[in-house]
Amino acid sequence: MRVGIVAQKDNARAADLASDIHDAVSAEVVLDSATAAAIGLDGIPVDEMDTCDLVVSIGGDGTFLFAARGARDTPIMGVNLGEVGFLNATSPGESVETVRGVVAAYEDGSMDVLTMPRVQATGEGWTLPPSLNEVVVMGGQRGHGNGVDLEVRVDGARYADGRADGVLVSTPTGSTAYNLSEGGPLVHPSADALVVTGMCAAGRMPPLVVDTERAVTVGVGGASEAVVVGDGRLTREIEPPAEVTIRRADTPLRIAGPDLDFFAALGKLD
Ligand SMILES: NC(=O)c1ccc[n+]([C@@H]2O[C@H](COP(=O)([O-])OP(=O)(O)OC[C@H]3O[C@@H](n4cnc5c(N)ncnc54)[C@H](O)[C@@H]3O)[C@@H](O)[C@H]2O)c1
Ligand SMILES: Nc1ncnc2c1ncn2[C@@H]1O[C@H](COP(=O)(O)OP(=O)(O)OP(=O)(O)O)[C@@H](O)[C@H]1O
Repeated sequence: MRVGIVAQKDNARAADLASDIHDAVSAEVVLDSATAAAIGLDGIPVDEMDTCDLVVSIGGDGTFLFAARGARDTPIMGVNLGEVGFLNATSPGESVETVRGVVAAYEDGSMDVLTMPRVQATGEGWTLPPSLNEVVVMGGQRGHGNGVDLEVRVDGARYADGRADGVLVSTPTGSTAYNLSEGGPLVHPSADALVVTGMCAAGRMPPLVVDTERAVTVGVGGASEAVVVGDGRLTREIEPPAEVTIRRADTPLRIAGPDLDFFAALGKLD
C-alpha cells in the first residue's frame, strides 16, 4: 500500500505531523514535493497523488481542496489544522492513530469509503477539472454597476434570467461554503443534489435544488468579460455572449477515515 501526504505549504506544524505519520505508518509513504523538500526527503507532485491508495491532507479546507484535486478518485482523509476545517474530520492529536487504523483497514479489505459528487463546467472548446465545492459563473467584477445578464436552464428548460453578479452551482459538500454566503441552503451530505444559487440577482432567482443527473446551463451576456471559477482556484475566462454547462463530474470524491459529523461541523462556521 502507498500513502500520499499533502501538508499545508510553509506550515511547520503540518510538516511535523506529516513526518510523524511518515514514521508511524507500516506502508510506503510519499510526501508532496514542497513538504518533502522542507524535511529533506524526495517527494512527488500533488498532481501525482492519484498513484497512491490513500491520500492524507494536513491543513485547512484550502489544502483539502488542493489535495483532493490531485487525489482524483483515490480515497482522501483530512487532518484539520485550519481555522474552519469543515472538510477535515480528524484532529491533529488523533491523526497518527487514525491514519494507522485506516491503513490497517485498507490492508484487511475493510476500509469504508464515502463518495461525494463533484461538479464540472464545460464551454465551447474547454472543460474545467472537477470541483468539489462549486462552480461559479460571474462577471469580471462584482458590485454595483458590474454584473452580467444570465439565463439559467435546467436540462434545456428555462428556470430564471436577469442581471446578477453571477450564479453558482454547488455540491452538498460546497453548500456550507460560498453557496451559504450567497443565501443558498445547507444540503445534508446524504442528499444526492446540486444547488443553483443566484449571486445578488436583481430579479427573481431563488436558490433551486436539482438532482445530480440534471445539466445546468448558464447563458452569459451583457458584459465585456466573465469568468468561470471552480473551488475558488480553477479559473476560465470567457467572452460573452457565451454558454457554460455544469454537470456532475464522472469522478466523485472518495472520503476515507472517520465520518464528518455534519451537524457538529456546522458549529465551526460561526
Ligand atoms: N464569500 C465566500 O463565502 C467565499 C468566497 C470565495 C471562496 N469561498 C469558498 O472557498 C473555497 C475555496 O476558495 P479559495 O481557495 O479562494 O478560498 P479560501 O481558501 O480563502 O477559503 C475561504 C473559506 O471557505 C472555507 N471553506 C472552504 N470549503 C468549505 C466547505 N466545503 N464548507 C465550509 N467552509 C468551507 C474555508 O475554510 C475558508 O474559511 C471555494 O470553493 C468557496 O466555496 C467562499
Ligand atoms: N503542500 C503544498 N504544496 C503546494 N501548494 C500547497 C500545499 N499545501 C497548500 N498549498 C497551496 O495553498 C493553498 C491552501 O492554503 P490556504 O492558505 O487556503 O490554507 P488552508 O489549508 O485553507 O488553511 P486555513 O484554513 O488556515 O486558511 C492551496 O490551494 C494550494 O494552492
